[in-house]
Amino acid sequence: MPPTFTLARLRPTGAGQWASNLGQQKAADLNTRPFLALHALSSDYHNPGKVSTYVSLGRLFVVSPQKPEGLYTGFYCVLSPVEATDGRTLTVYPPLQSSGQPLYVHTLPALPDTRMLEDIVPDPLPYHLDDASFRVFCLAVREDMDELRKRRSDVASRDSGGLEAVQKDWDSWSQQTSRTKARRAPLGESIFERLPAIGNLNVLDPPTIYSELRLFHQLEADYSWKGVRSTSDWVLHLRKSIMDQQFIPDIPEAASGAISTYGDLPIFMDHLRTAVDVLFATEIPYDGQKLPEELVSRSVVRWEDPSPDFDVAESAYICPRIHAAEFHVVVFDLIGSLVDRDTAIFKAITSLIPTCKSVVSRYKVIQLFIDSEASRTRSNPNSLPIDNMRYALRDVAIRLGYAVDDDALEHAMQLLRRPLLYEDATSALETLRCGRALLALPLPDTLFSVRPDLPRDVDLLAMATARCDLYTRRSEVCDAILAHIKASQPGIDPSEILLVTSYTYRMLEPARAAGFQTALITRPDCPLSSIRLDTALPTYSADDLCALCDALDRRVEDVQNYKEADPSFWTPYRIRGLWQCDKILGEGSFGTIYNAFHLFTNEEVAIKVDMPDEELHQPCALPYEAKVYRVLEGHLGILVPRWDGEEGGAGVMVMDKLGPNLNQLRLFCRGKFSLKTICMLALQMITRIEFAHSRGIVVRDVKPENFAMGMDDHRNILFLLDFGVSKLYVNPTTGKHIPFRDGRSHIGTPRYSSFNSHFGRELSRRDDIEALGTTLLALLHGRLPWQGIYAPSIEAKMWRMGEMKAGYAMHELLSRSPSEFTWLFAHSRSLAFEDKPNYEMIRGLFLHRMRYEKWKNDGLFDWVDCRFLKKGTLIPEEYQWDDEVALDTSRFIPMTWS
Ligand SMILES: Nc1ncnc2c1ncn2[C@@H]1O[C@H](COP(=O)(O)OP(=O)(O)OP(=O)(O)O)[C@@H](O)[C@H]1O
Repeated sequence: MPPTFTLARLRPTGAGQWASNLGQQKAADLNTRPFLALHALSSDYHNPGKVSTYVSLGRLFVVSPQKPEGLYTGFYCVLSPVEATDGRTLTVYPPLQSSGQPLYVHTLPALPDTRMLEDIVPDPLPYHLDDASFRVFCLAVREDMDELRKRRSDVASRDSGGLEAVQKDWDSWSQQTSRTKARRAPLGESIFERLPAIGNLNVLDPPTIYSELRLFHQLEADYSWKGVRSTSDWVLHLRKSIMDQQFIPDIPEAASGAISTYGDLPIFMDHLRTAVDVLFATEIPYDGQKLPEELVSRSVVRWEDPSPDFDVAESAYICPRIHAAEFHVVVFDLIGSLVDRDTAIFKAITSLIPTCKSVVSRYKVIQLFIDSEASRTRSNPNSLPIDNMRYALRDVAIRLGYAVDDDALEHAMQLLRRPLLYEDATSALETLRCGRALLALPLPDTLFSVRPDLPRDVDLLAMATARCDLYTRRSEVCDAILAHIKASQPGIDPSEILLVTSYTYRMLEPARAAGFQTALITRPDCPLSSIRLDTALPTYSADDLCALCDALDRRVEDVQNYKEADPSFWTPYRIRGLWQCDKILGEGSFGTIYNAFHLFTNEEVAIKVDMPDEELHQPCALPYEAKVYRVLEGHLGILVPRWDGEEGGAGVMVMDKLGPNLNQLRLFCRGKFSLKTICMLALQMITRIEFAHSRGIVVRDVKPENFAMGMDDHRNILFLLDFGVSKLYVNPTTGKHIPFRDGRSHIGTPRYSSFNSHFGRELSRRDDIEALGTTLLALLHGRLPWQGIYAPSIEAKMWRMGEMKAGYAMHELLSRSPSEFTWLFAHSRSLAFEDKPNYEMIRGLFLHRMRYEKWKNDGLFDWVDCRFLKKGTLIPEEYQWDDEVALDTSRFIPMTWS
């Protein structure tokens, strides 16, 4: 079959495997230009002259006024309007004109002809090659295929080049994306469509197909990274709240006056003294050298179980539904199903603070109380529940800014201790009681503290375990219920017991595991029952007790379908029986950070879980990190861990949830921040670092990923996180600076760390300042010169990067950066090991630039206001095509195409 010329165009639909639907949305709006191509079947160019034995759609060979580039350089034939005489020139009839420019048929890469639009039968264009030219072309394709194979085998599999053998894990260590990874979702296969021959051939004017491909590649690169969805959600939420509330961003003044460092080195006093002493006495897990094995086994952190066994929901078991007449006992999980404790809490608090109704929502007030009560119970396991309730009332009042007197508190306690029944409770009890035993299960620990007015025949169950708090293995509660019932009805089967509850996590899971029938009451206005956890499906589910009675009267035959609808237990960890992890927020070398929510209050938190690595003999860094946090407590922009400890054999730290980190926001802003944003960020970053230094801590891992924006009221506050490799630079016993040492191994992240770190020098405050400068440069330029360089070993690479940071590469980088950076680096490099940096001067540099440019420190970062971003953000409406994407073409052409 003779080859034909045809028109085709890139077709966005189905092309991208973008992780984000934002990318899909943008791609769908993309109007791509048609291009001219030569269509040939592979059988034609593999065996010209022979009849094809299989049907193939063939390949499209691009015709373009530009020659192929990169890996494909030289892979073309010249299209000549006149008869060809030499090597790779093809003759086309009738002659093809393109504004007087020569045209090239690219022999490689060849694009798949997918004919995506089925209703369009592509008409070939009236042009064709003569037989001799076609033979030349086929030969050229085969030659170029061989050449390509050779070139590929010559190209190292690393982006950074180089052919020598490298150490294991070199690529991952160097944070390179491997080629295979980068090409995992190639643009190819189904992204071209052939068009009917209606277009005119002006399509051959540049920009060509390759420009379009670059745009596609850009789209894929921009929208495929992990976290794009959550970052854009965070940004959109932030912008909405700014619009809704006429929110005037509140950036804390950069003045350092509040931070007192008592001269050069901090002096530790009062409560700080204890925290610092504890930290000083703790072995630093990563201090520039591997811990000796005996120290690890002596254990900075003990872990008995190498595969941590966190508390997870019990495995699913569905009881076949049985008819109401077959229940002999109904057990009410009192609070939430029969008794309205929420209203009692709200009444108690409004009796203390009458005006709180207008200040905070009912939901928030109840949440505050429950959270405070739970944390009091948690932190004082031996305290009386009634005291915890009293303290929780006081906590809420203080949190809302009120002082309470003892009389008012006692009155509020009375209200709290006598909650009323829900409106539907009386009639439901009437229906359910006929001939059945009714039992009520108090909220754990509240048996003697909360005494609702229950009907006489409802038996309040006193649990055998004195305490039935959050940490009690919940199956024990069901064992206790069964034992209690069996005392009066020895032959009862668990399936004849119906447990009615509002809490999926607290009662549903253990009740199902125990074989009880279960009913979940999801009262729409009850905060606790609004927690939706897909870990356990109830046998019955109803909005209130009346609806439950109706459901019980209808026998459900279709048990099988019901079973199939049951998802298996997917939920990962549950920490301290209180925080349920649901998804991963981030992963680092020292742990995984999970998104989790508080099972009582639904409040979101972040949980860092650090599994000890037995094989590498690496201890958990988390207990150490938690101690650093204690030393740093009390500063805006530094998290306070809510709980830390060991659970299931792993180190765990529960902390407030933050928004995206600066690297995620940089990607959201399409690679770079504007200088205005850099200045605003720099002011906060230097203040955080100064604070850490003022508490005797040198951070040692300053990088974009370790700064994250806060949530809600703290959405403009930049937080410094990750103190796993931080270190006290002051010896609290002597009050002296730690001594200089040489020959240390590298600490921190090579891309951002100071040049001292590359040469094995002990790090001090000056190195944090230098790493801050490098971090800001990375955020400003999007890339640093030493990213992706090649060296045969990690040591060689470290050395090479150090040289670049100390030499020309840094010099060149600074020459194309604002002068503030030259000053910053000049200052950090002029500091001696023990010197205190001049934070005020560094802040002054960025403040001065802002004043000069007439920018306000108004919190309008690039992600809020993209006016200063040339390429816009990843929000589809703000996305601007990047005309400067001028990278090597071959990087954009997936290998699968040829
Ligand atoms: N409290 C938090 N809220 C939201 N996200 C967080 C929180 N803490 C950490 N993260 C996310 O998880 C990522 C990794 O966290 P972190 O730096 O603490 O882990 P790590 O194991 O110490 O990492 P590294 O390899 O940098 O040492 C952070 O960059 C951040 O995006």
